[in-house]
Amino acid sequence: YHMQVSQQDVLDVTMCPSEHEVPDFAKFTFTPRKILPKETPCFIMKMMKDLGFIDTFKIKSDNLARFILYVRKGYRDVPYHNWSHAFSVAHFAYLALTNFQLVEKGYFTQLEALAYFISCLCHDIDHRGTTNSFQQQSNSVLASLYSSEGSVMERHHLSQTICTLNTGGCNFLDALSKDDYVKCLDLIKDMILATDLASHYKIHSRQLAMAQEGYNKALPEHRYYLASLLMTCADLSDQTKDWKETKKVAQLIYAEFFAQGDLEKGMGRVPANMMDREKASIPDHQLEFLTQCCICIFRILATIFPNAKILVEAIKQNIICWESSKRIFDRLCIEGKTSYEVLV
Ligand SMILES: Cc1nc2ccc(C(=O)N[C@]34C[C@H]5C[C@H](C[C@H](C5)C3)C4)cc2n2c(-c3ccccc3Cl)nnc12
Ligand SMILES: [Mg+2]
Ligand SMILES: [Zn+2]
Repeated sequence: YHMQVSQQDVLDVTMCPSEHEVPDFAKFTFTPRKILPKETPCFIMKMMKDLGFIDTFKIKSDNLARFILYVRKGYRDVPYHNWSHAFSVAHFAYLALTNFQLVEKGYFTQLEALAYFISCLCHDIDHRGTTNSFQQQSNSVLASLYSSEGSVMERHHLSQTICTLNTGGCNFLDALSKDDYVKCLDLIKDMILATDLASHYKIHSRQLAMAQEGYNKALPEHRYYLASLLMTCADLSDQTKDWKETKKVAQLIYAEFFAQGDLEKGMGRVPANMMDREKASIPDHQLEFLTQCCICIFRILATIFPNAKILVEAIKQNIICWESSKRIFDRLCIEGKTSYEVLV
């Protein structure tokens, strides 16, 4: 990391103005993407203060400020997997910790809560806007480093997180005991690796069984499944917001998918339909994703935390909106009136 973060930038973040209370900031209906990018570092500090991390772990604010600024620099300017995605995922972690009272009710220890919040903030550092399978296909450096273990991008995000912690003046965890520090990095590893959606599919049925049997805090595997579930929920939390937000986010995701598809065509490969701007039907693909994947995950969450039901309802609303947008799209296509981009 030769990229420098100036002392003034650090000072600005440590001296965050006593934030004007943003109404509804701690509600599930709040859309974190409305926070101005330049204010996001201060809001990360605020959330960590609210969550009690600063006091519990004796975190020095200039180290934390420097860490946050380096993490923000670590994200690239790609359509979706950028700093505002990281900020929105960390905001969901804050909502889950406060609204589900994860620590107060014994689901998480304070250390697990800290690891959860930090993992959400860092889970996509240095994302290039391309998928794990694209790393293999393009024989990227990351594939040569990590493809033997799988979850290529996630292993890179984890490595970048640890590198940032080891950057001078960034280790805000240095007041932790040796045991807690090692435990925290272990938790961050499990949590960031859990954001590989392919890994989620492998454990989904066990997470469902866990919720149906009844969550048991004493079981290590239940604690692992819950932490993984909460990571996936945070990563997909844009889908629990209002339609305007969900549609806007879908456009960003498909901007990345289609750019990858263009790259794959340029490499003489045939991209998956969802990556091919000529073949993809965004409403159909999103209906499949929301009904087969997204809503199932949040239904499991809602069996463990009843007040997560409003998140399931929000996804149902978005499914209805995608169905009506599909009907309009189909009718316009029949009339030969539009290419898909126009509609979305
Ligand atoms: C709205 C929305 N739609 C999404 C539609 C599809 C996929 C997606 O990766 N599908 C899969 C489908 C199978 C099995 C694995 C590996 C590949 C083959 C590709 C997953 C992700 C989607 N996604 C994400 C998201 C979450 C985590 C990482 C990356 C992303 Cl982009 N966040 N929001 C959304
Ligand atoms: Mg990711
Ligand atoms: Zn993500």
